[in-house]
Amino acid sequence: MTSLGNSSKQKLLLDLFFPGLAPTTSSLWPLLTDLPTDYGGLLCICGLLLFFGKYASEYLGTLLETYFTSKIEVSYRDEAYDMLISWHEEDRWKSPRSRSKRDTATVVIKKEMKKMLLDDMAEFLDPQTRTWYCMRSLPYQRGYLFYGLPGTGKSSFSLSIAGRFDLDLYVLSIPSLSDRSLKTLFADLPQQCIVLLEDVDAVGLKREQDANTDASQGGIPRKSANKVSLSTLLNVLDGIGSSEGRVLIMTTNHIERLDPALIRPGRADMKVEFQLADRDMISQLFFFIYGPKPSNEIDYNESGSSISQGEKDYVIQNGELHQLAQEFAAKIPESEFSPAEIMSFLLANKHSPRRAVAGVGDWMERNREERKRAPRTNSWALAVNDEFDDP
Ligand SMILES: Nc1ncnc2c1ncn2[C@@H]1O[C@H](COP(=O)(O)OP(=O)(O)OP(=O)(O)O)[C@@H](O)[C@H]1O
Repeated sequence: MTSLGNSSKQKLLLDLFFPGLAPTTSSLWPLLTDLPTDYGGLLCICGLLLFFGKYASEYLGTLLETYFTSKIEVSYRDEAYDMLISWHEEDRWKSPRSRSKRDTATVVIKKEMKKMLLDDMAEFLDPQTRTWYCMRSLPYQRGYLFYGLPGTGKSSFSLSIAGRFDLDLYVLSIPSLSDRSLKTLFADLPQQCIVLLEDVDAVGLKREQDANTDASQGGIPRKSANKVSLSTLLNVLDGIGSSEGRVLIMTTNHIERLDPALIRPGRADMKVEFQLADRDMISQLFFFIYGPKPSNEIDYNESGSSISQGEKDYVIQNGELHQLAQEFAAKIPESEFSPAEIMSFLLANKHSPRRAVAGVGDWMERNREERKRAPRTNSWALAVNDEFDDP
């Protein structure tokens, strides 16, 4: 009698807190009647419920996550140090990757040219300029053509500009695009960004009427069926829907192959030649590699003192650097080697400026020999999806 009374009290309690549970679990109650304590049955039921409930909710959660949700990767970036770069895969932009900004000071080009470019871009991005364009109903866009031999810094400078002006960079490699993918990718561009159009000479640039002539004269490679045509490229560049505030940078190693229509003002407002290294650039590169580090980048060993880089530190502290830079620059003929070539030699000797000066003669000879065997022809930096591998 007592046990029956207890059991019904417990059911009442259960119904109070979990309505409907008592009838559902009624088949279990007879099994729990012999328990030593009055509320043992209730505790057992609740324990079982908690135990199985935990697994059931985890299982349901996984099911929901798998079938009813989608994941997006949110790239984290530190606004002060990082920028976002997007590459494309066929006709869609891959999720942007954050990359540390490259200081424009680390790209060695002629000083006047750098200043002119940076001033022009700063002026274009000034909010007052935007209003000015808007009041005159002009498309608020600016285009640049960077041309020159491989390894002269065209891609690196584009990257550093994007970082300097806090703009995201969208990189398109023309050889890997078709008409369709180019249209789709351009349609998906945001407002205010830099679009880097690499290797524009790979566009099927010659107009239809020129094609036959070129074929007979063994000239420029022909447009193939799945490559970007000039008319499509011009259309996307001028398109009504093209994004406001867009900065377009086109790069090429072969300006002579470009159709004048592509590089007329309005599409390429400034055409800038990136050149092989002259004396000033060579000594700037030398200073860049061997100059003192910015103070926040000093390495410390366990004892807390600055890690010595031996000869390099000695040269800097004793004011020998300037003299070595001049010696180094005097040994290399102007306009024979690209900044990339010189940079890679200096990096191979990064702890020993004296060894660099002593070894540069042999290095030039080896380079000339190599060039005879494989003449410098084409871009090495940005093949399809090849990202900027800066030192
Ligand atoms: N002017 C420069 N100053 C500093 N580094 C440079 C310069 N030019 C090239 N480099 C270095 O050489 C490498 C290749 O440079 P980059 O890709 O910018 O050249 P590019 O002119 O775009 O070549 P390509 O025409 O082959 O695409 C990079 O690692 C870059 O750091």
